[in-house]
Amino acid sequence: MASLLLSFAPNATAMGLPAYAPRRPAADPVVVRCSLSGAVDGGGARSADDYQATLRTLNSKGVRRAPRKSLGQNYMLNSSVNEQLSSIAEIKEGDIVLEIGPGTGSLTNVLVDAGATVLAVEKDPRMAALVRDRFQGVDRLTVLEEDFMKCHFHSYMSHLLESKKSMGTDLQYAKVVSNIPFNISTDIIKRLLPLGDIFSDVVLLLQDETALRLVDPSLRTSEYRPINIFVNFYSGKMFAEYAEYQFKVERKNFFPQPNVDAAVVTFKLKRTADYPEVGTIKGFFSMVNSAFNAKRKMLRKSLQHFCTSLEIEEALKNAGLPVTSRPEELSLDDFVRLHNLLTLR
Ligand SMILES: C[S@@+](CC[C@H](N)C(=O)[O-])C[C@H]1O[C@@H](n2cnc3c(N)ncnc32)[C@H](O)[C@@H]1O
Repeated sequence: MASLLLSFAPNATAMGLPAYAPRRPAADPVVVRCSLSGAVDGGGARSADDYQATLRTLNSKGVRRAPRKSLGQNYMLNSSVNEQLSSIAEIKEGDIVLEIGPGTGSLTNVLVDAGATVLAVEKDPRMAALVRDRFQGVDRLTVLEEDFMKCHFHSYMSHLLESKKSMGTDLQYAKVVSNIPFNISTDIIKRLLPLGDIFSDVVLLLQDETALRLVDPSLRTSEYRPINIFVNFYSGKMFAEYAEYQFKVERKNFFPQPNVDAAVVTFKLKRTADYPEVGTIKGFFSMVNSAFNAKRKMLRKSLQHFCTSLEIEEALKNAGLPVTSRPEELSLDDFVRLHNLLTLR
């Protein structure tokens, strides 16, 4: 596989990717299937970016540049994983979807096919050009060539939602469906989860280890970290987990093959009104981070720059917690109670 390098001509058809073809052309009852090698045949159910076709195309396109490791470029070779991402997010006609890192556009293809309006944010200019070229003439797709971490997508999504509402639809929220670069997945999650004002669901393909760490790690384990408090603060649904591990995706499904497996995780975002009540969110997370910075220390020591040991012990007692508590022993609710007792004195 190492010798299988991808030529990134900034042109989809030059790379052998199919131009976008709708699943069911309105005027033509014959279903058209495009493979990644560019061949088009009748009789298939839909345009598919499948494993063999992808490998054939990548092999046949010669070697120019390798996918960029720094951009986490591991492309999905299995179209059924893309289908599952879309179906877990329940993407349907009229939905608005944010996709981070469309790459070759294989997931984009499934989302557009499902009838969604898609905003795709791609940092690599070659891949952005490729996706634009592939979906030429598809007015339900906009490709922003930007770094997602710096991109002002919020106003764009709000605008899309407003225009859907003005057309009389009852769509309230957009969704995020993405196969994201593993190296910045925590930063992406931190950026997305507080956006319950525009997103209802976030469905991500993540490194398996990250997925397992995010989804409900037990108290008193080394896996329990501030990101878990963060996930629980901003996402969750009544009577279910905050984040749900859906299924594992083995490394062999990607090109180039990473050294790790992946997994699909879903987050249901809370509305602002459903966040736990704290003095300020910034102050709350500042306390949580301080507590975990000295994970082995008892809170009465690690939080001393907020107040005295005696005051912390008093607050712990009033919160119904042992005075000897360490951060990994506290749930989100425990942290909220402790924070409010310390700050709302
Ligand atoms: C794991 S690949 C996934 C590609 C495609 N979605 C797929 O499933 O095959 C990650 C994609 O994210 C892009 N990317 C990496 N960092 C990014 C960033 N900061 N902002 C936007 N896109 C980024 C990469 O160029 C690449 O296309």
